[in-house]
Amino acid sequence: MGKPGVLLLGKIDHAHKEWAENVESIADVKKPKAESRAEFLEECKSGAFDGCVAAYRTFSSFAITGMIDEEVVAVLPKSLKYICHNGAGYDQVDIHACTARDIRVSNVPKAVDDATADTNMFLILGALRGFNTSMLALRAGNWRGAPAPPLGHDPQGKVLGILGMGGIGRNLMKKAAAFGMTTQYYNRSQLSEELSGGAKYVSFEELIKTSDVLSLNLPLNKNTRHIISTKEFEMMKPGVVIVNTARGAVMDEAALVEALKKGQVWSAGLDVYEEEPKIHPGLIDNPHVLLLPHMGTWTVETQTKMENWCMGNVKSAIETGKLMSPVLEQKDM
Ligand SMILES: O=CC(=O)O
Repeated sequence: MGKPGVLLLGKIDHAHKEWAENVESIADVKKPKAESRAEFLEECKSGAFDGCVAAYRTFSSFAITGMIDEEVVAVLPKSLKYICHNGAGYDQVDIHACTARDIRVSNVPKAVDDATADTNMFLILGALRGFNTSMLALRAGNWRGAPAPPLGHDPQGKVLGILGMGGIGRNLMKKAAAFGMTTQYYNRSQLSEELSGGAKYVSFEELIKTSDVLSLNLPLNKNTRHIISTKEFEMMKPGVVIVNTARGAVMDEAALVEALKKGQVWSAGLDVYEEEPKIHPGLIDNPHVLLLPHMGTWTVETQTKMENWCMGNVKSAIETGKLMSPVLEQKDM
């Protein structure tokens, strides 16, 4: 019998040696030729990937395949039993559609925590201090700008509200403590004293109403889409700062632009957007907000760790029939 197949959606950029040792040695790796979703669907139907047991996919492979939804799942080879996603957030994969076809999905937790929380802290500091306006003025040859930008705010003594206290949220809490911030959080369930590190567990409403800085660290799914919208902005402390390194669509971007205009929100620091790479013009035109193009895990060390973690899932699936880090929805399967 030949080796089992592995479908590579996207590419390996860093951990080449490990890919050769852990995957190529035990599997026959197949790469799609398709350059669009339509071509990918056709290629699947042609039987080109038959015999593949697992798929390794990257966030960027979305540009070719689009969502791994019912339509894609329906044409994946019958042999395919595992999809290993290289990323923490797996909103590009319809877990329900995968479960219905008995496909198990894994993601990459933990390896992303430090780099994403670092980015999150950078956005908190930059947005609180209002650095973006002066950085733009300097590059335009105007020093701080005229008039000079408003004075910023210190993190010390501010209440940081973390919405979603998973690995990234908890990592952020420790970093924020070093800057003198106190953390309160809302999560689907209250964490143990040890995990929460003494952060106060509050209701969603209290978090929204009483945080000086609100950080969005929850996954995107049908329950969290637009969890922050006009109604929530109206409840917030006037002058709140909002930071998002999770997924753009957990917040209603148009509502944020309005809340910034009205001054309900003092500033924002964003790494993610509703329709990446498109950004709401109301954000682009607002020099006060600090914007990054989804750089949360964009470091050599973290990207390498993530690739290794993801291929660990592929290897484990092939050798033991089990994923190391199955997604939450399939934990008990
Ligand atoms: O956005 C990055 C990730 O989900 O890992």
